[in-house]
Amino acid sequence: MAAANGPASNVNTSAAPPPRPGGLPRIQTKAATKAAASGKAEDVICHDDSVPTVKAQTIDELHSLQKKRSAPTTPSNLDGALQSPTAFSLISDEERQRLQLQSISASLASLTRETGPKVVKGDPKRKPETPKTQQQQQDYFSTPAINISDSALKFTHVLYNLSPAELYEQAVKYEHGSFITSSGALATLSGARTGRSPRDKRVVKDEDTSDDLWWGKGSPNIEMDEHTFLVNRERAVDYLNSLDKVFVNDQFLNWDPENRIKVRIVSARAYHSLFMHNMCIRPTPEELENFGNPDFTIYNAGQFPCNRYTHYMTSSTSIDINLARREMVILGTQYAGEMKKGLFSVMHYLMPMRGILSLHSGCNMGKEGDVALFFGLSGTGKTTLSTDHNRLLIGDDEHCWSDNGVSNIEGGCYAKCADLSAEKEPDIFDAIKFGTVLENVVFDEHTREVEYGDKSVTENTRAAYPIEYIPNAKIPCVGPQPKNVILLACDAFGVLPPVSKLSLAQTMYHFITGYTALVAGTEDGIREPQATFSACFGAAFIMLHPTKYAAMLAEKMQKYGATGWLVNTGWSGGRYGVGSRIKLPFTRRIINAIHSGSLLKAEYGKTEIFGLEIPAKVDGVPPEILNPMNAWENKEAYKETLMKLAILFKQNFEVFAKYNIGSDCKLTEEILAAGPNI
Ligand SMILES: Nc1ncnc2c1ncn2[C@@H]1O[C@H](COP(=O)(O)OP(=O)(O)OP(=O)(O)O)[C@@H](O)[C@H]1O
Ligand SMILES: O=C([O-])CC(=O)C(=O)O
Ligand SMILES: [Ca+2]
Ligand SMILES: [Mn+2]
Repeated sequence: MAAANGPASNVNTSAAPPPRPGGLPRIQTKAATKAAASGKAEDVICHDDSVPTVKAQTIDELHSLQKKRSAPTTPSNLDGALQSPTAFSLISDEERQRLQLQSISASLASLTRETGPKVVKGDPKRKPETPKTQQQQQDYFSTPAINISDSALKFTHVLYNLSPAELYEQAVKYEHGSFITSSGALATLSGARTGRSPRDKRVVKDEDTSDDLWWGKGSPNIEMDEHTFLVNRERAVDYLNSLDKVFVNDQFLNWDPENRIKVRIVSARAYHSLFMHNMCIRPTPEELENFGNPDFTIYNAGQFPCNRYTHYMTSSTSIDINLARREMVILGTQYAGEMKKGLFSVMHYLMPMRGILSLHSGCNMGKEGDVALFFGLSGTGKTTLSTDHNRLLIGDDEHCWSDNGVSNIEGGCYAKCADLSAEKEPDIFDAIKFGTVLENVVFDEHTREVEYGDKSVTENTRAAYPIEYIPNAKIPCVGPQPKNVILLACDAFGVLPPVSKLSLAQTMYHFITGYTALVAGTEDGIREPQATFSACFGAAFIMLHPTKYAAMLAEKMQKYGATGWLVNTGWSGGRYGVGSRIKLPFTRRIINAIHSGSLLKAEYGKTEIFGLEIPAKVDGVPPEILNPMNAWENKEAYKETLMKLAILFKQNFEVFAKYNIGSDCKLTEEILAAGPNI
């Protein structure tokens, strides 16, 4: 009821009746006016019908009005069915739902039992809506209200391809450390692991893979036997089935329709489901209805560790790939990048078998259709430089190069966020909005404003967003044959030129070498730069011997006449601690000159030791930085550092010296000669 001492004067207009002593004026309704006029006492009831009332009798009914069912997407008429005569489109909605649940149950089946778990769709915490069909009624009434440890008696609740909004609600309600930031992104924590764990990756070695894959020194593929894989698979599946709900994503990889792969991701967290929703290609509702069974399945048990008494386990984390079973198991890490890069490894096996080259590269296209690839190890600028306001973004990290041209493997981008700013990287900054997953960032407790400069949780803070969040994304993410192949290195030694033009042999040499040098840590003052060599700029993800990919790259570059470039996005004027990182606007101008073709026409000189061709002039770039020797004050220190790096290159390449690249011995010899000359 109205408070006796309320600010009555505020509502006291001249038309209103005078205030009653000690209270607000009586609200004048039409009924009251009519009743007052007619003088009938029973009509003088104080009620306000000037606003329409809701069309519901109860609160529950009101809530049921709020949520509208998604419209069915499959045309139910015969015409529609005949247009796409797939098995699925000819069946009823109920039958399709049943097959879908059957497929999910089969995915979650323990291999030691005859049948999969009983699965139902929906959040176990939510009161199900009144069941409509007989099947739904059965499911509804046989769902036990309490959790029973015996999985045979328990239902597994499946949250299937939820929307970002639904996943936000799940994350915020049930996952510690999940918050909505001021720009609308979902900030979350990945737990103890904030990066990938390459030493915990295992690949099943069987009859086929023992011959096909690259094993041994330098290879990322650490072997595991089939039985141990099954032990870990069982552990993950049992864990997932013991939860009161699991998330299931059915999505695609590869925008090339002829080489599209269907993937299913079963995970324990809304964070993981939203991450993959953003990173894989999102099926249309029609494609989802016709999804059927996946080509590859990930079981992500997240925080649940592997058993350290299990053979081959060296920590509580294990990421296991079984190519024959087309499955991957993740135990003991919640870092979502394991799923993304695990699938990338799988593509590095599947695609070359079809003559398609898989690439750890970014890719964009000019308005005239000129495509550039950006290779480089983590943190060298693939995402930053392929996200270019003046060009169409095809993808930032994983691509395929086939005779049809290039295609992105993914449906999203995964950008580094450390020191991100709207000025330097506007498109990435603006992509961090509703739907984007923000990993391990620090934000203001009250305003939820993200502080990208704060690396208290980790240096590897990340944003995962759907590619269409970049305004000039090229959808579908495919393009014609590449014109430029740009190899990025962040050289913390500061001796590589900001840009050099490469011969085909040099491109192959630097591609196989896969160099970058980062600084181990920046917290406690100056540290030594650490040279990293990673074959094909992605040794952690390749499955075959590096020379196989190199041969394919050489063949494609030759066939389509692409030019190779080496771009140093790292230090200039001295090594880390003495010089400084090349300004991003300068690197962008260099890249622009490559795209426009103007750099191809520049005058070139050759550097000592590395024999790199460097331009005398690039528009908008200080000429003194183009030759690193000129940028260093201490020339002796430059020569010493250059020699040091050259020796590291030589040592790294020794293992490849005994391999032939492709069928052409001449190319192999040329490649060997294309390295530093000391
Ligand atoms: N001259 C420069 N060129 C490119 N990037 C630079 C430069 N100077 C600083 N940077 C910073 O370096 C980082 C490059 O990271 P980016 O996300 O592009 O790496 P990436 O190659 O995509 O790695 P990953 O494979 O791990 O995703 C960004 O934070 C960017 O702001
Ligand atoms: O995989 C990751 O976590 C980050 C990444 O893109 C890379 O390392 O190339
Ligand atoms: Ca990236
Ligand atoms: Mn990457």
